[in-house]
Amino acid sequence: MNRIAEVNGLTKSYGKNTAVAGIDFSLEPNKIYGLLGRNGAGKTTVMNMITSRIFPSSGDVRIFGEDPFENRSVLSQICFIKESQKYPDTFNIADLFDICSSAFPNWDQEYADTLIKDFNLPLNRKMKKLSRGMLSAAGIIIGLASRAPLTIFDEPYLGLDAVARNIFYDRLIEDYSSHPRTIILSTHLIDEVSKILEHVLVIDQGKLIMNQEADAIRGKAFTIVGPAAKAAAFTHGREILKHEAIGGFVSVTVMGSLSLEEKQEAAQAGLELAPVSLQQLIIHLTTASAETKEENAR
Ligand SMILES: Nc1ncnc2c1ncn2[C@@H]1O[C@H](COP(=O)(O)OP(=O)(O)OP(=O)(O)O)[C@@H](O)[C@H]1O
Repeated sequence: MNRIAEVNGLTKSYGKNTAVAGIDFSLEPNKIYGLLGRNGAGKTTVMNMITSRIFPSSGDVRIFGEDPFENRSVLSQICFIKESQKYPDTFNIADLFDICSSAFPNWDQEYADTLIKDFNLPLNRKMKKLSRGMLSAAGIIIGLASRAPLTIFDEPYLGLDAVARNIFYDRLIEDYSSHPRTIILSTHLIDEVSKILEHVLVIDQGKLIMNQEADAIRGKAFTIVGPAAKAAAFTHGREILKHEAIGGFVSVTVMGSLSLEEKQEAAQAGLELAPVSLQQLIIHLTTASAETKEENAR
């Protein structure tokens, strides 16, 4: 299969701080990826390196099989929408989309016009007079209407309300179905996007700690609530992500899945089982590794 991106040993250091530490992954055609992780984990640094905005300290990046650096044919196939994208003050939205139509080979102006109506954007207003949410909407429209084979959204919705965010998710899914391409979504709103994602990459403290199909992650962990002794017996030997005691009861989040027999066994022991969402799982995994790092530093 042709890879959209191939990243090997990707590393970026700023002085003594290693922002990205030897990451390997590949991106397949026509898939929606979530690039997730806590603040400062290294997500933007990775996106900046694969789009050739910054140089890696070491490691290798291939996009569409080529080195992306100063490679016009590769870069014209990438659309990178950043949270704090700056636009020339003198531009209005119509000017901006004019530029996009010549910058992106697959640009669809008719589709952009529909999206402009969906997001209620004033075409003639200068960029500097747009609200924070309107600027985000403009970025989202560019990302969608560019139909770039590699489209990256880095926290694209600063200032966007819940209604507008839902419009974004709906349009993204609709347009992706009719025009498949590779999309990376980097966001902290994991619960909101979890249904959209097909593959999840989690970065923690510069390292890739998860690289899996979203379906395989669903059901990867569960929480068990019940009497402490029964819960301890049931979870014995399992990898515990979180343990909370409430009187004689405990809530324990554990990695792994359960067979039907194990579920019945839990019910008979008076234990309640609850699934763990992608967001909860990532919080548990990244918090656990931060705590281990702190303990090791002591
Ligand atoms: N130009 C820079 N100079 C020095 N350090 C930097 C620079 N850019 C990023 N870093 C550091 O690299 C690390 C990773 O930052 P990065 O912006 O990639 O994180 P992130 O996962 O995108 O975070 P957030 O979710 O908060 O946007 C952080 O410790 C950050 O301080």
